[in-house]
Amino acid sequence: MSTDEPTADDVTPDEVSGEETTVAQSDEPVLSVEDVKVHYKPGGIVKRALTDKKVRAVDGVSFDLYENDIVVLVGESGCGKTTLGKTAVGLEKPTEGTVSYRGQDIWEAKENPREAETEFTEIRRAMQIIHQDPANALNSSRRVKAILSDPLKKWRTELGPKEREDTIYRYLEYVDMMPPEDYAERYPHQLSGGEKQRVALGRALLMNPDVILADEAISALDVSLRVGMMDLILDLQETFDTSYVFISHDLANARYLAKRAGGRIAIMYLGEIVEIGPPEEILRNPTHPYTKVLKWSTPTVDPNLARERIQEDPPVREVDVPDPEDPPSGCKFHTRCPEAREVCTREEPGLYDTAGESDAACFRALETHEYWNSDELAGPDDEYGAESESGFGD
Ligand SMILES: Nc1ncnc2c1ncn2[C@@H]1O[C@H](COP(=O)(O)OP(=O)(O)OP(=O)(O)O)[C@@H](O)[C@H]1O
Repeated sequence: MSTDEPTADDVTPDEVSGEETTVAQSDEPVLSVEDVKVHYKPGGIVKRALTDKKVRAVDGVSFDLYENDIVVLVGESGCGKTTLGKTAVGLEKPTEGTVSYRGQDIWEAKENPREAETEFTEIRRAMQIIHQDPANALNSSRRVKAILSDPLKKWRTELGPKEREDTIYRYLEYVDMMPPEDYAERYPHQLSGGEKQRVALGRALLMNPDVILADEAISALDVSLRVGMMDLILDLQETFDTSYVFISHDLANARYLAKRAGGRIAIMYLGEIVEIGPPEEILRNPTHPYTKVLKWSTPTVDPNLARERIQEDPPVREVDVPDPEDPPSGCKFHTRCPEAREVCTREEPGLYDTAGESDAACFRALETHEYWNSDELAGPDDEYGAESESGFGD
């Protein structure tokens, strides 16, 4: 593993490159996600027609995003990060709940334009997305100049050809593509993966967005390039006053981003946010047992810690992730949770204030709750736990 790559426990605040940016956040959120659910019918056309089952990709999520804010969504594959991100920026319609941009319900704006205070096209411009694989997002048959001209022709109609060209060069400079005149003439296949991703970032910024959804925007890059790309995103966040919903499966990178931007990490499990808070709180003092599992599984460069971890069992009762079409009752994490008690099998926790600075969906955050008098679960093979031969039970 490259030492360039941040890990969960080796990056102290002082080691984070550049100064921590404590950005003054406004009181009014730019984006409000309120009790959002996105449920899909699973499978192909035939299965969809025949089944009543639903994949609960996002299942009751709320969070606010402020000016210059970053929320990094972290969780295992399939936990709903992309679906939540796309729903938050208006690319996916929620099955239930609302998503508002500066107080305007996005789907009301689309479906009832006469009633809307903010036009849907304006909301679309204000919310941009950078994908994991920029190669798919950039038209391979067009030069960088043409790719970057499109948003300007659509949104900056007052610009003539010369001003447009100057603007493109300026944005290429912003994303460190120098000399811009050279890069502007290239086709995507003449760019490295990192350069393609920077063109994608430049194109998103050309729209002067308020919010950028960055969906695993650095995971396809070489490990040695990831920190540079994160630094560039953070530097430009200050320049352009942009807020980010960042999606990552990597807690260490999430920490790096959220720490520098004064943002938050939101841990997702089976369609829900199970813990949300400042990165140091999430990493140093996690409350939710699932956050502890993610922290445990994040690589470390500390050889002693790495050796200890090899000898330890993971802090779960059961390794398999439940089927999102048939999630467990009560707390969805109870089948894997080493702290689960009987009440967790039947009652669903809300997001509670913890003793620290995070909110966590765990009864253990509450000093007084039935949980503390509830029977402990014996192990993964008992009547409450899922059947398992994993051997990770107690
Ligand atoms: N259009 C769809 N139709 C049916 N099911 C879907 C659809 N999109 C996503 N899902 C399901 O919803 C769940 C959440 O998917 P999502 O892609 O949001 O997760 P993720 O955390 O982003 O995963 P990854 O890290 O692998 O991208 C998964 O079970 C997925 O199979």
